[in-house]
Amino acid sequence: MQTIFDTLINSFVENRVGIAENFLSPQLAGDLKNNLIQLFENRQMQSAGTGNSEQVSHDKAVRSDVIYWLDKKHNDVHENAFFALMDAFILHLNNSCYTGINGYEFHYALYKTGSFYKKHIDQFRNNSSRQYSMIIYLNTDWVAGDGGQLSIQHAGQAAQEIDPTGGKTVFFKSSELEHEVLVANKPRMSITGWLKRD
Ligand SMILES: O=C(O)CCC(=O)C(=O)O
Ligand SMILES: [Fe+2]
Repeated sequence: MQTIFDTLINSFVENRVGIAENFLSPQLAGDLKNNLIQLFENRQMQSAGTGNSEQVSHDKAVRSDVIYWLDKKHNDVHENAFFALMDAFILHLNNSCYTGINGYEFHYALYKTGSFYKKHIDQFRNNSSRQYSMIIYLNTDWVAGDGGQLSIQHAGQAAQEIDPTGGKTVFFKSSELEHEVLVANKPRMSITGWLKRD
C-alpha cells in the first residue's frame, strides 16, 4: 500500500499535481461506484454549492454536479474501507512530509451529461483548513471524446488536462492551483475530498 501512497506523493512533489492510477483497488472503486449509482437512483444526491456551510450558494452557472457526503455514521462497509485507506494514507503523509493533517471530508460527485465546474480554488476565503484536494475517479470506460477533463492551471504554462479515468487519483494543494471541470459528455463519477488541518 505504501508504494501507491509514495507514487501519489512523489508525483505531487515533482509536479505539484500528484497522480496515481489504481489508488483504490478495482474492487473498492466498483463498490463505491455502485453506492453512488444507488444514491442517485434513490434521489439522495443534491446539487452542490460553493462556499462553506455558513456561506453556501447554489449557482448552476458555476457548478452543476450533484453530491453526497460520505460519513462513518452510515456504517457502510465500502465507505468504511475507503476511510480506512485514507487514514493509512494520512498517517503515511504526516510521517513522511510533516503535513499535520488531522481531518478530512469526502463526497461522491456525479456530473450528469452537460455538467461542469468553472474555474475555482478549493480553499475557502474565510477558512483555510482545507490543505490538500483529492479526487478519485470511478468511471470505468472513459474515452477522449467524453470530455469532463480536470483542467489545472499552472503559472505561465498551458493548462494540464487530466482525463477522469477509473481508479485514477489526483492530489494537489487546495490553496494554490486554480482548476475547472470541463463539460462532461456523459455521466462522470468521482469521490472528491479535502485533507484538513484545523
Ligand atoms: O472532479 C474533479 O475533477 C474536480 C472537482 C473539483 O474541483 C471540486 O469538487 O472542487
Ligand atoms: Fe475543486
